[in-house]
Amino acid sequence: MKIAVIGTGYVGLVTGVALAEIGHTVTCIDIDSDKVKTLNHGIPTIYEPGLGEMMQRNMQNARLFFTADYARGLDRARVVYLAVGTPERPDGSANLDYVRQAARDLAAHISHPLIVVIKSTVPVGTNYKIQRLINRLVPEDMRVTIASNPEFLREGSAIHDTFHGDRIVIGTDNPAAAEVLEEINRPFGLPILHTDICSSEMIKYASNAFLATKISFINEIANLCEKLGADVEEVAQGMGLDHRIGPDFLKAGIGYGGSCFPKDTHALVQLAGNHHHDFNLLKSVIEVNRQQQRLLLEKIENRLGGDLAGKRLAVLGLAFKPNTDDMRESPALVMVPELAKRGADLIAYDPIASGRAEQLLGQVAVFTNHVDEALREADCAVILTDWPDIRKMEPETYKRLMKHAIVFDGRNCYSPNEMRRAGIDYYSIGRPNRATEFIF
Ligand SMILES: NC(=O)C1=CN([C@@H]2O[C@H](COP(=O)(O)OP(=O)(O)OC[C@H]3O[C@@H](n4cnc5c(N)ncnc54)[C@H](O)[C@@H]3O)[C@@H](O)[C@H]2O)C=CC1
Ligand SMILES: O=C(O)[C@H]1O[C@H](OP(=O)(O)OP(=O)(O)OC[C@H]2O[C@@H](n3ccc(=O)[nH]c3=O)[C@H](O)[C@@H]2O)[C@H](O)[C@@H](O)[C@@H]1O
Repeated sequence: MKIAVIGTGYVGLVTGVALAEIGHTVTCIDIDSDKVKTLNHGIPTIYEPGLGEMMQRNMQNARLFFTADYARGLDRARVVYLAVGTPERPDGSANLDYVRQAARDLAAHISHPLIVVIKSTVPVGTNYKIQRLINRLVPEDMRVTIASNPEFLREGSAIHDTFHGDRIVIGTDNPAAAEVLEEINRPFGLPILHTDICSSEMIKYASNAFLATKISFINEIANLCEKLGADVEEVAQGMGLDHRIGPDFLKAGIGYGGSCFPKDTHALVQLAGNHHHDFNLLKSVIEVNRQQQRLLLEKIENRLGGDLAGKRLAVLGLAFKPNTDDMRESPALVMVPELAKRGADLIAYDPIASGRAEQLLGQVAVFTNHVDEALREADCAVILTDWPDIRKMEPETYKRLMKHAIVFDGRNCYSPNEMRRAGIDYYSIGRPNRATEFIF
């Protein structure tokens, strides 16, 4: 089927590539002509494992095209996906300007009736509003049908998630559109859930809010574990064995970041508030997440003192999670300036995101792509992202390279016992630093 995808960011690009891979002919449209130029050279504009090869293969097979020209992109397309950003407004609500603009751009170039699929994460009711917006701008015989098809992929495993996800949700009031979308998605071989439009929009927010809740819950348990001498990793394992709870998203740490959990939890609180519902539970989830960064800073201050002047601190990991170059809402964006404010000389390492991080934090830290360079002669290391190469590092490496082997681990990358045995002064999240018998 001939499909157009508007927006070639993390979601639009992966969606376009995946739809081409299962046999559709896809044209991705983006207003950013530099991005389009890069993509047309076969170079992915984001770091995502497995994306580049799949993209190049489908371009070579003439199933995948990129353009900044709407008329070309929409030519003979039966279905158009909207995958533009919905960032956070200062009041926490979702900014729908990009979605509205893309809808207007689309309306200006429609030459035949289409199914418009909103993949962007949008507040409940937005699909109806966008359908009305487009249909007001086009002649009666060009009216579009709208469908909600939220995206559940995770950055860093986007290709895997697209082909091995748990479900595809299709929300539309139009049975013919539901059938077309079912036909498009059938080759993925994943369970397909058909719902009404509002429920589909809500499934996306509720899912992200629930996952964020799991993380804040385990982080609160971790904070309690530290006080009581329990080990949160063992607690999470024990909880996760109960199939009603499940083992995923129970990894305690410095809190969630990224382009979605923070903005989507805020947007849901706002949406609830607009309808006179005080979403207290979710507000607490957000507050606990904010506190996790404070708590790590407090640990560092308790150990090193509030004045870090003259101390060389190595920050390991800058992206909001491993296997992505995405810095949006990364804990590093708070932690690095806070540590700099306390006078530390900061050298920050990330295997992929150093360049992007430097653009954002270049004033307050020096950046490197080599972990050894960051650790050499450091007084202390602070781990913010659990990249595989950081996880795999031997305790001995810290001991060998650092001036003082003091490590604050915001992602619980290592066994506390092994670190201590190697002579490292090691602080992690939710794992006791003292023998329990001293606590009681
Ligand atoms: N990043 C992620 O992992 C996930 C994101 N989502 C949702 O998907 C949506 C898109 O997110 P990202 O891909 O991260 O955004 P992004 O910011 O990476 O990409 C958006 C793209 O849209 C383009 N664009 C903006 N206005 C346009 C217009 N009028 N016409 C054509 N192109 C236009 C931009 O140039 C940019 O390339 C958001 O609603 C987000 O919440 C959902 C699931 C996962
Ligand atoms: O709407 C979205 O954009 C996406 O948001 C998340 O995906 P993503 O943000 O890419 O990454 P996650 O793996 O969910 O991690 C988010 C944050 O939570 C943190 N996290 C995750 C899991 C965990 O157990 N503990 C934890 O602290 C990660 O370090 C990261 O900072 C969801 O997992 C996706 O299903 C969703 O499509």
